[in-house]
Amino acid sequence: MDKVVTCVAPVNIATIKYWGKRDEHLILPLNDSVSLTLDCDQMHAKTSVIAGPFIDEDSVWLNGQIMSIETNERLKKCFHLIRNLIKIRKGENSQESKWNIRVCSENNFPTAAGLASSAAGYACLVYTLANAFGLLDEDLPSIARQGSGSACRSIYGGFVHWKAGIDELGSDSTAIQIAADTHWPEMRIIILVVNDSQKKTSSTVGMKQAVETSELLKYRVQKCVPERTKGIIQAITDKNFEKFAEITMRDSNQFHAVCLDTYPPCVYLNQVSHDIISFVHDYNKAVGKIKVSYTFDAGPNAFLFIQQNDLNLFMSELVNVFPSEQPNSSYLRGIVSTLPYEVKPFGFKPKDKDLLKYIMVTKLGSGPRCVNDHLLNDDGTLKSKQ
Ligand SMILES: Nc1ncnc2c1ncn2[C@@H]1O[C@H](COP(=O)(O)OP(=O)(O)OP(=O)(O)O)[C@@H](O)[C@H]1O
Ligand SMILES: C[C@@](O)(CCOP(=O)(O)OP(=O)(O)O)CC(=O)O
Repeated sequence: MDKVVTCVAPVNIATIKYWGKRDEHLILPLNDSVSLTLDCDQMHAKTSVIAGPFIDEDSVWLNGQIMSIETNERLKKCFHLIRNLIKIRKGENSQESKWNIRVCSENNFPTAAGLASSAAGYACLVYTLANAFGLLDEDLPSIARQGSGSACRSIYGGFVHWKAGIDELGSDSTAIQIAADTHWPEMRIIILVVNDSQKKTSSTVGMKQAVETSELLKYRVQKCVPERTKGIIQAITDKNFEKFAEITMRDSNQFHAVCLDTYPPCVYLNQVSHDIISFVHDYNKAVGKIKVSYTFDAGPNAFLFIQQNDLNLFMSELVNVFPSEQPNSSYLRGIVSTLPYEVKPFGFKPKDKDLLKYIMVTKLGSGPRCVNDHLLNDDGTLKSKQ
């Protein structure tokens, strides 16, 4: 390989949450999950790869810092699985499987801040390595999964179903696309980044403790998730927003109930998160229809779903209720018209200023892709920033 290969990969947000593993080492989930893949234009991981006999050792740079591969089991596993795939495709003694690899990656949004950087990051790593070595095939979700479970869903665009599977070795635990982003182009995602300095329990640790101690998790896995997965796939297929939205909110609420049922409890939501939940329910009640829904991962930030036609009216009420001291363009980001929104349709009472850091509006995306804007030079050196 004498040229750098660079790809971008998206964040995905689950509407049916993955929470709990049946195998910690292989990263096999206890239950199915369903997610939406976001557009790379607003948020992405970007990864450049170069490999060859002229690279002296394996190395990974993330956001300008070198990462230790030796102490990072998941990173090591992804390198190992890619080299295995090279051997399977190109022969046990292929030279390419022996080459050292240099990786340089950057996220254009905060890393390790509850915005699913590990999903975008590992999907990008695996997708870029696969492109670099000509290995694009159906094994990619399984390899990305072993970097971070939710990463397997970022390999595809649109709406994605990660099937838990039952095989002990995980051969049937993989992600498939339910529908492309073009199936529901009106869908918008509003990310409310909550001002928060609290240190959270990582998803990996939180879900392990839930498997060990939560009774509610057992009921969720056996009864609720199978019914909801079926229901939400139907709602997506039919573009039935109200059904999609209700299942999404119920599943987020139950996931956080499981976190509280964990002993000792894991608390990811804060007061602002609860204010957002109340606001969404009040708004839907005022309109008389479910127009907007929320979901929360292992942190206080909210991910809201709404259709394009309803966006402007909702945004004017949202910025009224959650005002900011900052200039317009840094508070409102992504595909949204800027302040001021004159209309305050329902006149809800404004809360204190700056409860939110910023608001990002984005849409569905089509999944990872290759780009020409590299982070490495062809000799393997890091590109210097202008
Ligand atoms: N672009 C990337 N390339 C490779 N690895 C990455 C990349 N981005 C993030 N990671 C890995 O993911 C880790 C962050 O994962 P973590 O689960 O702590 O945060 P998050 O995914 O942003 O938040 P959450 O899982 O709560 O949504 C990083 O420390 C790094 O190991
Ligand atoms: C709450 C979640 O975001 C949990 C994501 O967990 P991770 O995929 O980050 O966990 P590991 O597999 O241990 O890396 C829900 C979801 O994305 O389905």
